[in-house]
Amino acid sequence: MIEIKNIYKSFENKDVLKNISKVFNQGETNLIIGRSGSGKTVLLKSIVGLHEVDKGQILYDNRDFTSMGQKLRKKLRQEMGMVFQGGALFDSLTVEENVRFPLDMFSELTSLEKQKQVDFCLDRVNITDANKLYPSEISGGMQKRVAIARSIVLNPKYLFCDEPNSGLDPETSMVIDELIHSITVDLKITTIINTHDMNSVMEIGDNILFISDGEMCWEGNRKEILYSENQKLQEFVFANKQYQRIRDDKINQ
Ligand SMILES: Nc1ncnc2c1ncn2[C@@H]1O[C@H](COP(=O)(O)OP(=O)(O)OP(=O)(O)O)[C@@H](O)[C@H]1O
Repeated sequence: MIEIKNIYKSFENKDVLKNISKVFNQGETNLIIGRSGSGKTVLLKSIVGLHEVDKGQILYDNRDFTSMGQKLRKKLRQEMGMVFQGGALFDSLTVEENVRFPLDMFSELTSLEKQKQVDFCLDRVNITDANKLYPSEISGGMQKRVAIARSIVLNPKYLFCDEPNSGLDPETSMVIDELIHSITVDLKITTIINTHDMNSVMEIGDNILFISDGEMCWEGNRKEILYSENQKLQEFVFANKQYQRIRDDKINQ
């Protein structure tokens, strides 16, 4: 479980995050949603410590990340997996070398144990027969799956994904969403995903935080989102007419 309490963050004179509080649950896909520029990436980067917050607290299973020294933070970072935009695979490494990379950096496992863990993670994301290929030789969807395999290779307690579906077609996006969701449930991870993809919201939104202009505007789950009376949320959700129709159909049933 990750808890953020009264988070503030500004750059120069621009207040980007204003008093955000939220509990992100273990074993659930927690989504941060909002329009482009609303502060989602800054919030995610603040939670993982890539930005220092100006005020507020970030607690990882009650461990206060905000007041932690660098040594403890470094240790805690090893419990985090990250899938950032673009996948960020190393072009010069093969698929299996990419997945093994965090193990080479941070684990004391033998080479046989590493190979077993790499094979387990690639199998978990349904990648077979591509171990020796380079990222340029596989599709965008496969690259995403390799990035996910790499993000779970150290058995993280926490998983962060920034727009995991960017650049993917709707069908592949759904595969990636389902994959992240099932990994989250099976491995009991606390997963936080940034997205502005309403399809993802409706498929895997267990616990949703909607931010608007850096402020916390609404929280709930995918069942509640279509029926919320919150006006800013409605403008965001029903920008896609398909969801207006789904709601109207359900109301008229
Ligand atoms: N390092 C920075 N320095 C100054 N301003 C920044 C910095 N990073 C982000 N911002 C500003 O913070 C605001 C929120 O940006 P952020 O990237 O978090 O939005 P977002 O909701 O993730 O958008 P998108 O969905 O387009 O990725 C924007 O106005 C952006 O210009």
